[in-house]
Amino acid sequence: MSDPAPPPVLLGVSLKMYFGHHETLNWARRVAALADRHPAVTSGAARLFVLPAFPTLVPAAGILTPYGIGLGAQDIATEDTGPYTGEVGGPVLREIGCRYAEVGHAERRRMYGEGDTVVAAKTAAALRNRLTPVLCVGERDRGTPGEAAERTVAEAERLLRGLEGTVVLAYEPQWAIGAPEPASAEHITTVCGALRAWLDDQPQHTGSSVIYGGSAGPGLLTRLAGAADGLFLGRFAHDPANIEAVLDELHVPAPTAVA
Ligand SMILES: O=C[C@H](O)COP(=O)(O)O
Repeated sequence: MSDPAPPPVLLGVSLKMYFGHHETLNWARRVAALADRHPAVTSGAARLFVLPAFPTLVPAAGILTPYGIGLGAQDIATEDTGPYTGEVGGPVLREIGCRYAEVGHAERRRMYGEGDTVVAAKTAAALRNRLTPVLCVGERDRGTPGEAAERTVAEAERLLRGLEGTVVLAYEPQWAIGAPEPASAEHITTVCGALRAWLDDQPQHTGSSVIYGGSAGPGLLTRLAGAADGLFLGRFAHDPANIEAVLDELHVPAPTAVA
């Protein structure tokens, strides 16, 4: 019997607040066309998800989801409905086609004062609304891979305590976000390996993945050699040619020869 196909490599993109409205939709059309023709996507070797800004979610859903690209929000309210001016709740996100909600990004922690209590509540809100949380974890300052692994596993444990459901753990060392280069392959391998080992002992989070973000771009998947379940791309996905280059790195099964 042949081995079962490995799970797809997960490639997420957060557009943060970089693009205008039409710019986002034009970019989304190019990414949809890429997904439609690239063998890594059409063969199921890779799965894409995109997190655009809130106002573009509805039109982006129409462009991306027909091509199997998952849609998600960059944030989610802790509450589902009610007097929470400016917030967007999980039920609405789910209703408009989101399947993911990002929580705990370092920028929200640093600039908007979100701490562990809020991040854990947002993670719970996502799970409650059948959205997969893209839960960002990672150390603030550069240190040894071993220290980073210990700290990051403890963070994931703390944020997910008492929760149940499939999550995407996005390992983003804060010092590598917006940097010229990602963390080293050794660093990423150590931390993602520790997160993976921890998750493997958590049956309540079965089906979860560990992806790496922080100046990720072409070449990194190859250097990681399977140490992460995928990448969380930022700036380097602004040019769809870079997404294509990342997809090109994935092994695509050769088509069966016709006798
Ligand atoms: O959400 C994505 C990450 O923060 C990485 O962004 P970056 O690749 O621009 O550093």
